Formats: sequence, structure tokens, C-alpha cells
Amino acid sequence: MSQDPSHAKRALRAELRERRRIMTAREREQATAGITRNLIDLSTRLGVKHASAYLSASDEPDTRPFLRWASEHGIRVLLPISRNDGLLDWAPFDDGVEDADIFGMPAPTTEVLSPMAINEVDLIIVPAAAIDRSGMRMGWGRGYFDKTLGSMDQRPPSYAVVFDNEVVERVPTELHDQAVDGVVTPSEIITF
Ligand SMILES: Nc1nc2c(c(=O)[nH]1)N(C=O)[C@@H](CNc1ccc(C(=O)N[C@@H](CCC(=O)O)C(=O)O)cc1)CN2
Ligand SMILES: Nc1ncnc2c1ncn2[C@@H]1O[C@H](COP(=O)(O)OP(=O)(O)OP(=O)(O)O)[C@@H](O)[C@H]1O
Repeated sequence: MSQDPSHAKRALRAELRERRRIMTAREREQATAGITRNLIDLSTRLGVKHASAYLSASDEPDTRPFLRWASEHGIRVLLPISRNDGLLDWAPFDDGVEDADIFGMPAPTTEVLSPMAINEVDLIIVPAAAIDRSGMRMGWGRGYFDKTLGSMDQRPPSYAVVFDNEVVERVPTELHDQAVDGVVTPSEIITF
């Protein structure tokens, strides 16, 4: 593997992307059930009232059943919308109210709030490609969550959501990379 972390990241992302692509429908369903159960457990344990999460794309761990549960239980959830300047706007979850963002990622079309809105939440749920045993996070390569997490001085607990085989020994890291406080997979909740 190359010494340059950005090259190593690219290679690892390609491998992970391919692994997600070849998952069967049954594997996905089972993963969704576990992830939903663990996200509900985590939010309940933390007494969360206001969270941020993401609207999953078809290859990503499915957040929608959790989002519906949260909505039914009075938990307000903010979802990201990618901006051209590298920051994320936020908008509240409302089932079915969505469109594609500038990258084709699902994004909410409810009332747009500024990047500052994330400062109001008491749990941050982030997408990731892989998480290592020290909590370092590798995302999909646009730096959105590094900038978002890195800009907050009072950060609530932040948990990444990945499939079980995406918790790895080490991810390649660069100076700007931000660690998360824990990870939710279909089979467990790990707090670092
Ligand atoms: N569902 C969801 N929404 C999200 C994110 C996410 O990961 N999942 N984001 C999390 O940040 C932001 C969008 N981030 C993105 C990150 C990368 C690419 C992208 O096109 N990546 C290239 C590979 C780049 C590389 O490997 O260097 C690609 O996939 O082809 C698009 C959007 C905001 N919304
Ligand atoms: N805090 C920051 N300030 C300025 N640039 C940054 C910052 N964080 C990341 N970047 C830039 O963003 C690009 C992508 O970074 P990286 O590969 O770590 O993204 P990622 O964590 O995989 O993506 P994401 O957070 O969108 O899931 C890099 O070119 C990096 O220089």
C-alpha cells in the first residue's frame, strides 16, 4: 500500500464500496434490523431529544426505519444537505420529503437551516466508510464531516454507522481527520 494516506484512503474506499455493492438483499435486511435496534438503544440510553443523522443512499446502512421511529417518538432529527463551499446545511426529517443533493445523495427538502444548526443537537450520527479501533473515521472523501465535527467546540456524542466488517484495525489518517466517540453496527454499539 502507498505511504500517502490520501492514496491509501482511495484504495480502501474502492474496496469497501465494492463490498457494499455485492451485499445481498437478505444481508441488507438483517443489517438494517440490527442497526435500527442499536440506534434506538443508543438514543434511548442517552435520552436524546434532538439528533442529527443522514438520509441513507441505497448502498449505505439504512437509517430510515430509525428516522421513522425517532419521528414517532418526538425526537427531532436534522439531516445534512451538501453545499458547494464544503459546509453542510441541515433540514429536519419529514418522511418522504426529499430529493437528491449536488452529488446525487438523498437530502431533505424541508426548511433549510444553516451549518450552525448542528450545534443544537445532543447526538450526532454520521455516515462513514470505515472506523478503526481508536475511533478514527474515514468517510467518502469530501471532508464534510471532518469540517463539521472539527468546527464544533462543544461536541455532543458522535457515533458513526457502518456494517460489521467496516470496523477495522486501522484506517489511513491525515491531520484534519476527526475521530468519533463510538460506532453503531448491526451487531453492536462500541463506545471508544
Ligand atoms: N447519505 C449520505 N448523505 C451525505 C453524506 C454521506 O456520506 N451519506 N455525506 C458525507 O460526507 C455528505 C456528502 N458527501 C459525499 C462524499 C463523497 C461523495 C463522492 O462523490 N465521492 C466519490 C469518491 C471520492 C473519493 O474517493 O475521493 C465517489 O463516491 O465517487 C459524494 C458526497 C452529505 N450527505
Ligand atoms: N477541516 C478541514 N479544513 C479544510 N479542508 C479539509 C478539512 N477536513 C478535510 N478537508 C479536505 O477534504 C478532503 C477530503 O478529506 P477526507 O478524505 O478526510 O474526507 P472524509 O472524511 O473521507 O469525507 P466526509 O467527511 O465527507 O465523509 C481533503 O482534501 C481535505 O484536505
